[in-house]
Order: sequence, then C-alpha cells, then structure tokens
Amino acid sequence: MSNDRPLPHSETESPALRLGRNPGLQVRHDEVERSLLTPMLQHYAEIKDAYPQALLLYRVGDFYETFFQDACIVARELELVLTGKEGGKDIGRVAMAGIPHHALERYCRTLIEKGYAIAICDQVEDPAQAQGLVKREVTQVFTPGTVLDTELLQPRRNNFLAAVLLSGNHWGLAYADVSTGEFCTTQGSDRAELVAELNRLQPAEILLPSEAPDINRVLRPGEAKDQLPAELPPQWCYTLRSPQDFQAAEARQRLCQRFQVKSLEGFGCEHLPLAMRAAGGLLAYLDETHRQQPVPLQNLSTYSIAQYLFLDPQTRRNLELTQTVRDGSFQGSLLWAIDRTTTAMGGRLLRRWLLQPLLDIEQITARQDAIAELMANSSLRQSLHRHLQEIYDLERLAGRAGSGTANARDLAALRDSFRTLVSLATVVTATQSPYLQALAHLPPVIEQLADTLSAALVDQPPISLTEGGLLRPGAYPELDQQRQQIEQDQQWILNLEAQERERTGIPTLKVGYTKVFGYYLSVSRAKLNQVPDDYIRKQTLTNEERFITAELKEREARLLAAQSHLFELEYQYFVQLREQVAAQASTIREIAAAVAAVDALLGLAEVALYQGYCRPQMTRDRQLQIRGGRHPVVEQMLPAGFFVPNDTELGTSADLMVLTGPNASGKSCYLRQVGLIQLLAQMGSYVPATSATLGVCDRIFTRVGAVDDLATGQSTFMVEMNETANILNHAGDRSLVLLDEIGRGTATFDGLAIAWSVAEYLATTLKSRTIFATHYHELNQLATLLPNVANYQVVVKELPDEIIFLHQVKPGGADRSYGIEAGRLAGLPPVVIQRAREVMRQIEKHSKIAVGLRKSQMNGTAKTKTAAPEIDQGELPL
Ligand SMILES: Nc1ncnc2c1ncn2[C@@H]1O[C@H](COP(=O)(O)OP(=O)(O)OP(=O)(O)O)[C@@H](O)[C@H]1O
Repeated sequence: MSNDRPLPHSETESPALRLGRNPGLQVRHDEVERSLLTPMLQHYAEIKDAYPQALLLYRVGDFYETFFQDACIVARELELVLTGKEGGKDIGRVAMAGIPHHALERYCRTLIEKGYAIAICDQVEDPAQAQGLVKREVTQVFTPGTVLDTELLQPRRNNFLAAVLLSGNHWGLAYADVSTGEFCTTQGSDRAELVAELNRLQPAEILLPSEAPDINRVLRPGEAKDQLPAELPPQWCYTLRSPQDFQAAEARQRLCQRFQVKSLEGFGCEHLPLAMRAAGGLLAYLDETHRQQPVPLQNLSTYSIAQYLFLDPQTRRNLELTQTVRDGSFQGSLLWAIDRTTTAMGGRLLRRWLLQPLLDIEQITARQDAIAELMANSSLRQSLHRHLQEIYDLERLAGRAGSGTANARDLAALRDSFRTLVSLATVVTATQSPYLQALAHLPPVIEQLADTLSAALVDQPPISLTEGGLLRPGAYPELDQQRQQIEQDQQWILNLEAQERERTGIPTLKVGYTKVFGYYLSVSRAKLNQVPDDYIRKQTLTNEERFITAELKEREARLLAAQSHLFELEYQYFVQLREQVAAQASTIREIAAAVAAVDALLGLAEVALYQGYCRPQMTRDRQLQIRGGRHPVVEQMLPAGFFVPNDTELGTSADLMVLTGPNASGKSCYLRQVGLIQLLAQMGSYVPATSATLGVCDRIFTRVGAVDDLATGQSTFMVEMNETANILNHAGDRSLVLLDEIGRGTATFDGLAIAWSVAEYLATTLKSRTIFATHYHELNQLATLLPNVANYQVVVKELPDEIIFLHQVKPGGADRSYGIEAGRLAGLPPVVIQRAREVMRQIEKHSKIAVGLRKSQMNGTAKTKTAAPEIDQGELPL
C-alpha cells in the first residue's frame, strides 16, 4: 500500500506559512510561523532544528510520531498511513505518521538500511506526574554507520563507518565498527584501489569532508551524486563533514588525546598524513554522535592494502564471494558454501578472511596447520563445537559494556561465556597450533570476572534495569537488609487479611492491590454493615467496596519507598559491575578475536572433511597446478558425484590457456573454479581438489559476463572494455587473470581482433597466468604462434540428435560452439533454427575469415607474433 498521497490542499495551505511555496507541497517544519503552532509541535520543530539531518521520532503516548516533512518520508518508506494533525491556530493540519513504540526497532532497522539517520526523542518524565507538556529529550541518534544496538545490527556482518579523504589521486581511508571497536586506517595513491577497498568493507556510511553548505547532511544511496567525487560509487550512504575535522593538526591531536599517547608512531600512521587525517575525521564524528559516552574503540591499527591479495570490485562480484550475481542472494555464494561457523564473531571473521586473502605463505601455512590439526582430531572438534555454542558475541557485548548500554542480560551472557571459556581452555591445552593455544592461556581477569558476575547476578535477569530483580540475594549486605525490611512489610500485609477477617467477622474480606490505588481491603456489598469505623472508603465497584486504613497506608508508603530505594541501589551496584566489565573491554576483545579465529578454522576444517578438500601446497613461484579441481559452490548445488572434476596447469609451460567449447559446456564454471581455488588457498583454507600446488598471486582479475551499467550510463561493450583496460593496466606476472568471452559485445570481427590482441598482450607482455574462455575458435591459432599459450576445450559427446555435456576439460581446441543446438534446446521456433542452419552454411562457405583460417591452418605452425589470421569482413552472399 502506498501512502505517499499528499494531504488535501486545504489541509496544508495556510496563511500562516512564512515562506511562499508551491501549492500542494507538504509544509515543512521550517516554513510555518512557530508562534502559531501548538506547544508540542513548537517543541518538535525546535528539536528538529537541532537535528536537521535526522528523521525525528517523537514519543507521544504509545507512539513515536513524526510530523511535517519527516512524516511524509516515514509514511513513504515504511508504508504507513500518512495522517494529519491540527497544527495550531491558523495553521491547519500538518502531516503526521507514527509507529507503535514496541515496533521501534524493526522500523528503525528499515530506515537505517535505507540510509536515514534517526533521532529518538523520548519522554524523560512520567506523563502522570508532568505539569503541562511532558518533558522530552533526544536520547539516541542513530546513523547508518554508528548504531550500537544489537537489534539494529546484523550478527554476522560488520557495520562499518568509513571516512575518506582525497588529495589528487592520493587518498586516505579510515574505518571503524563501533559495535566491535575495530578501528583501522590506511592510505594509497590509486583511486581505483580506494574503491576496491570500500567495496570490500561495504561501509554503512562514509564520511566525506566537503565545502558544501549543508554539512552533516546524509546523502542516501544514489542521492545527490553530483556532490560526490566522480570515482566514489553513489550506491553508498555518505555524510558530508566539515573539512576542519580532517585537518592534520586537529586530527592528530584528537587521536593522541583519545588514545592517551604523545605520538602516533606506535599506531604506524605518524608519517602517513592522509591515513591519520581520515582517522581523526572519523573520530570527530563519533565524538559528536556519542556525546554522552565515548564509543570504546580498540587501538588504531594502520595497514597497507599491499599486504593482501588484491581483488577489484568486479572480481569480487564475478566470483560471487558473498552474494550471487544473478539476484544478490547469499545462498549460492562462496561464503554460503564454506561458512560452518558457530558464533557470530566467527562468521564475521570468516567473511573478512574471504574478502582479504593473504600473500604471506607463513600466515597461510599457520591457518592450514590449525585446520590440519582440527581435521585429525574429531573429539577436539566436537568439544570445541559444543563450547562455541555457549559463547555469545563477546566483541559486541564488550562494546555495549564499554559504552554503558549493556543491560543485565548482556552481563549474564558475558558471565556464561566467560565460564565456558574457562572450561574451553582445558580442552585446548594439549594442542599445537598457535591459533588453538591462544585459548589455552586465558588472562586471569576473565576467570575473576566470571566469578564476580556469577556471585552478583541472578541466573536469568530481567531486561529492565530499574525494577529490581537483577542481583543475587546474599551478594550485597546492604541490599539484603533492604529486602528484609520489605519482606517484613509484605508479610504484615499478607497477615492483614486473616487478621481483619477475624476482627470484622467478614470471611470474604480480601486484601488486594492495583497500580493506581495501591493496597486496599475489599468488602462485598452484603457485608458493608460490618465494616469497622476506622476503615476509610477508597473506591466503589458494582459488587464491592474498597477501603484502606491509616496503618495500611503507612505500611504501604514505607514498602513502596523501600522498594524504590532497593531498585535504585540495585541499579547502582549493577552499574558498578558493568564498569568493572567495561574496564576489561580490550582484554575481552582480544579473547573474542581468538575465539572467532578458532571458530572460523573449525568451520573450514569441517568443510574440508565433509567436502573432501585437500591441503594446497603454497609456493613462491608461478606454478598453478590443480588435480581434480571442483567448483566449491556448484558441486554443493548438484547431487553428490555429479560434478566432474578437472585439472589445471598454468605458469610452468603455458601461461595462457585458450578455453573453447560449446555453449553451456562448463567454461565459465571452470574459469571461476580456478579463481575460487586460488582464493580459498590464499585465505588459508583447504581447497576442492585432490591435490594442488599454487604459487601465491598478488591479484586475481576476472572479466565475466556482460552487464549494462545503466547507473553510470555505460553500454555493455564499454563496461567490458573498461574492465579489460583495467586488467591490462594492472595485471603482472604474479596475477591470475580469468577472461570469459572478451569482445563479444561488438561486431564479430572487431570483437575477434580485440580478443586476439588482448590475449597476445597477456601472454607476451604481461605473462599473467590467464584462462581465456572464448567462442572465437580462431584464437586457437595463438598456441601455434606463441610458446606459452595452450589450447584446452570442454568436450561434449555428439549424438545424431543431441549433444551430451561431459564437462571435461581436455587439451586441444574446439571447432564448433553448437550455439544453434543451444538455441534449439532453449526453445527457439523450429523455423528460426532451420533458417539459422542455412545462414551458418553460407557463412562457412563464403566468409573470407573462414577461408583465411582454413588457409593458415594448412600452412603449418610458424611461432611468430605477426601471423594473425587474415581477418577481413567479406560480403555474405545470403
Ligand atoms: N564440471 C562440471 N560438472 C558438472 N556440471 C557442470 C560442470 N561445469 C559446468 N557444469 C554445469 O553446466 C552448466 C553450464 O556451465 P557454464 O555456464 O560454465 O557453461 P559455459 O560453457 O560457460 O556456457 P556459455 O558458453 O554458454 O556461457 C552449469 O550451470 C553447471 O551446472
């Protein structure tokens, strides 16, 4: 249902508008004469002035209401009914849309996902006690990159806030996840690398210094593209910030102050000005959005993108690492196929490993060693798995404790996790891998915290922190004393019923309690004549009369005062406990990182065992040898045993493989399989093959499929050419290049010419290890001309009426694509198929290129670069 309907004209048009505006437009909060608004709307408008960049959700009774322009947005985005509310004298009705308070989190999540910032304005006094307008204040501001609330975050994904600083072609990038405290920074000199890095992080919000007048404005995805530098993709959410926060001196001072250091030398960015300035700009924003309590961050860590295998955005997309190309779903992605982690922390780390594969063989080997050890010990695996199931999200819980937002259930979750960690330490004592050993030696403070929390907190505390029931009896003598007094008074009230029944002779007399009237004695109408003189009438109902006595009132007052004092005390002791935990936030996070790594490795060990993966041997040379390789995702999608394994050999004799074969025979699948095996190996995982020896790659490039990029106004062919240019400008002899059907989107002969020269350049100049899948069978000639090119084909079995796909990759070149056969299988009308066959025969007979190729095939195998095929588009005599 769309409620994006404008209010009737008469409802919004009013003489009280200060500014002239087009009739029919919704009135904004800053367009009306304030003094004419109702007191509540005046207050709303004042607060809205202070938070112009956010949607203001204003608590009224059981609803969070929005008014004016925010109401129109909220109604549209959340598909809510847009109503109106009387705005005040001469104002008429103004737009209003509300969400029920109990559904706040759900709706906030949707708004944040759509890139809005939200300010929550709560009632901060009891409406029953309020004199006049209830006091309200903004208690929380959520922006897409700064949310801390667990309910608003996805458990298995980081929620990154990034800050970007551009200076010519140079750039600085800092990012933080406020829920886990991770805070990193880097800089570089190629903007394409910046975009690739942003693509890896998928930030929820990017801060950008800007001279634009509307500083702090949140540009939602796709909005105000013209305010962004050309390279920065518009699909993210950007917040424009004052350049002041990004100035070197200011940024440096802010960072030093925050981390209590004299220089940033220890963090590695003292001499990386752009990295430092981006980090300072990011911190300034966090300080502003979390004024009441600073976000607890881990120490700033400086990294270089050259430490990791470089994957550009299209390669990440084409290899379907975290989502499929077709519909963006998680199912069918590589992460889906290999994620067997138990904890959310492990899930987040595995995603990071996948998107940031390693270059360092020692680091890769360390992960492989851990996987091998886990694979060899099934009881260790089972025991670890059982323990991991009992460990909550320590990273985020530590963050909530540190930011003062953890409730008693969060501390109980930490307590239970700490206890599990203590027992887990004994499980891993006899292990070898440093990854596992990291959990064997728990810092003593973890056990101490487990004891403190166990002694203090009840087993299952309530969510509310102000209604008692949080702390265990016996833990705090002061609370016990208070409880004792309360119990005495409660007992007195309980005894009162029997006592009064006896005194009055009314056997049905009862003691009751309501929130509004407190304790009372209830007497049925029939027995009213037996009520003693000291009873004070309080309330009359149809069948009964309710009374109090002076003594009951006094006890009640004492009881309620004692109870509220108890709740207050409990809260204070709870806050002390929370502070004790917060003080250890960084130790907890270190343990969390170790747990996450063990979880990720355990998951990889299980995939390796159950999917039959092997340990790849990693080398420093250029060898790429795979025996019995499989596509890790496709093999899981097919029934067991259906996937046909294939070998690959590159970097020894041949650098470039020309791969031909009929449509739908499995070329693209094979191409991706090689890329995925290399990537899995460099993240430290085992790989789907019977054996593999793999030289470490510096970059993997893919050019697969053809998609129009309508957003940037580029045609299919231009996208293809841009991507190819990017590959040729960045690939080297350490890179792996996977090209699928280059040159397809233009005239056949232009396409073939481009494909030929691209392949030749890759093989002769760049010497990248390359698989070049193509339907231009003419490219098979390259193997006769260049020593490091080899032909492979995906073979099919040809029967009289059909072809059978064998999905086997074998040496040699295919000479047919069976494209017409594929068209027939897809259901093209028989008459079209028939005509296509005729046309095909004519082309084969008369095309000069076909004739040229036949000639050159007959003329032998001279290995020279110049002997390209005779390409001349002849007239087709159809
Ligand atoms: N090795 C294999 N074992 C079993 N099935 C496979 C194998 N390789 C591919 N397939 C199946 O064949 C289908 C077609 O494969 P793919 O898309 O790779 O073909 P293609 O040769 O690239 O086709 P086109 O030239 O039309 O793009 C895949 O969806 C997959 O299910």
